[in-house]
Amino acid sequence: MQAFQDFYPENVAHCYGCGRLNADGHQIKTFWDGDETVTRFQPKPEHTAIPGFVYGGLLASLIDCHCTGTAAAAMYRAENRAMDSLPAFRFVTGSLQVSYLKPTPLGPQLEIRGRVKEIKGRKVVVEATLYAEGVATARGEVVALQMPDSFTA
Ligand SMILES: CCCCCCCCCC(=O)SCCNC(=O)CCNC(=O)[C@H](O)C(C)(C)COP(=O)(O)OP(=O)(O)OC[C@H]1O[C@@H](n2cnc3c(N)ncnc32)[C@H](O)[C@@H]1OP(=O)(O)O
Repeated sequence: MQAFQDFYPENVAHCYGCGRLNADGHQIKTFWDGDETVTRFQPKPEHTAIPGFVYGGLLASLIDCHCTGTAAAAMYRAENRAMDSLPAFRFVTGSLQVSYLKPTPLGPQLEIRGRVKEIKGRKVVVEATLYAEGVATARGEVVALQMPDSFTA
């Protein structure tokens, strides 16, 4: 099954969090699961904050790209269109808010689950919860905006 990020056109597939063409990036993969979206990610030892626990910046990055991917997929779904149809929806982060609820253990695979809170014009608000072994350890919200032309290099 293709992930949302597999549909990103080549010229915007280099994001550190989700670009499939960024060999040094996280290359997250997000899918629908009913009305929710899900990303699973295995942190590595270099993602340490305090020994035994995951660095919060990584968690923010996972929530960020999970939510921008969800925003794009939600817009296609709202228009009942396939993700490879045109015109393309491309989203960037307007704001990213993260709350760290509990220390996140380094070792288990993480699961991020997202839900669309609002679609309004060019804006999609997505909330996400990050779980380690079924325990919610971080929660976030992203305001995603359709990418302006100024991002085209
Ligand atoms: C397929 C592509 C995938 C590419 C990779 C995924 C990206 C990964 C995530 C990233 O790291 S993206 C990089 C970090 N983000 C940026 O650098 C964004 C820089 N900021 C901008 O380019 C513009 O400020 C932005 C596109 C976010 C907004 O400009 P707009 O001109 O589109 O916003 P506008 O003023 O028209 O406002 C539209 C709505 O969005 C809201 N809004 C705008 N900027 C906002 C903001 N910064 N935070 C929260 N809300 C914001 C605004 O209030 C308004 O809400 P309402 O319609 O309800 O009134």
